[in-house]
Amino acid sequence: MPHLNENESCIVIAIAGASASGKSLIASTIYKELKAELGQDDIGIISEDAYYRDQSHLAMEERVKTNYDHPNSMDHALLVSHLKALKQGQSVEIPEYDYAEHNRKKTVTHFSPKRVIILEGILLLTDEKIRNELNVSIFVDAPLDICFIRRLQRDMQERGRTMESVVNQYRATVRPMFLQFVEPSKQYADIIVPKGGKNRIAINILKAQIKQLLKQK
Ligand SMILES: Nc1ncnc2c1ncn2[C@@H]1O[C@H](COP(=O)(O)OP(=O)(O)O)[C@@H](O)[C@H]1O
Ligand SMILES: Nc1ccn([C@@H]2O[C@H](COP(=O)(O)O)[C@@H](O)[C@H]2O)c(=O)n1
Repeated sequence: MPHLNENESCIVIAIAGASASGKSLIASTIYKELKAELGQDDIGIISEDAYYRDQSHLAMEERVKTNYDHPNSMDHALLVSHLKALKQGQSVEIPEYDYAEHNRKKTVTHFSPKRVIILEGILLLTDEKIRNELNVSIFVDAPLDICFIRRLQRDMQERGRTMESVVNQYRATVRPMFLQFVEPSKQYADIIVPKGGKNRIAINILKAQIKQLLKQK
């Protein structure tokens, strides 16, 4: 059931930055706090990671070799089509992702139109077609060594990885692709947020900006 009225439109905010820079934490903090004010059905989060390409046709030995930090690993066309559909008041079925399997799950999440959509993901600002759909673009800037330590802990605890695999992947693709694609996309951000996911002042400014945009719509 669409939650947008005919004369309401949707505000899309993208939060980009390095892996483990604090994107999800900022997105979930804004989501929880604004949900209380706007109502549960008026705000939602979409993770770019849900749009990693399906790899069911590949064996596990092949899937581990994929470069998950290159824009080609993402189905950005599907993400753009979902954003356009949501803006037109249509619901979408968002893929669910399994990091341990390096593949999409068989299940999807039903996502209905919202007044505010928060996107978060490393490569969002690298794609002009995604940038064209955004009302506000944010880049979370955190030192790479801090991001690496957080990623090591998170990937071992939550994503079924060994220390060796995290270190090898970081050297082979995560750091080089950050330097080639993610860091240069900072130029497209409206706001650069330092100090990662617990920057209270930045979160307050972002919430105020979202509320201001909602008033103007
Ligand atoms: N400023 C911060 N201080 C301490 N821990 C943080 C901070 N920002 C993020 N984290 C933690 O680092 C980990 C990665 O953050 P997350 O938001 O998931 O990163 P991303 O979505 O950018 O990959 C999480 O465990 C999160 O709680
Ligand atoms: N099968 C996969 C898919 C993605 N990754 C890594 O996830 C990172 C992006 O997610 P964040 O939550 O950290 O922003 C990206 O750097 C990929 O390397 C993976 O390891 N395996």
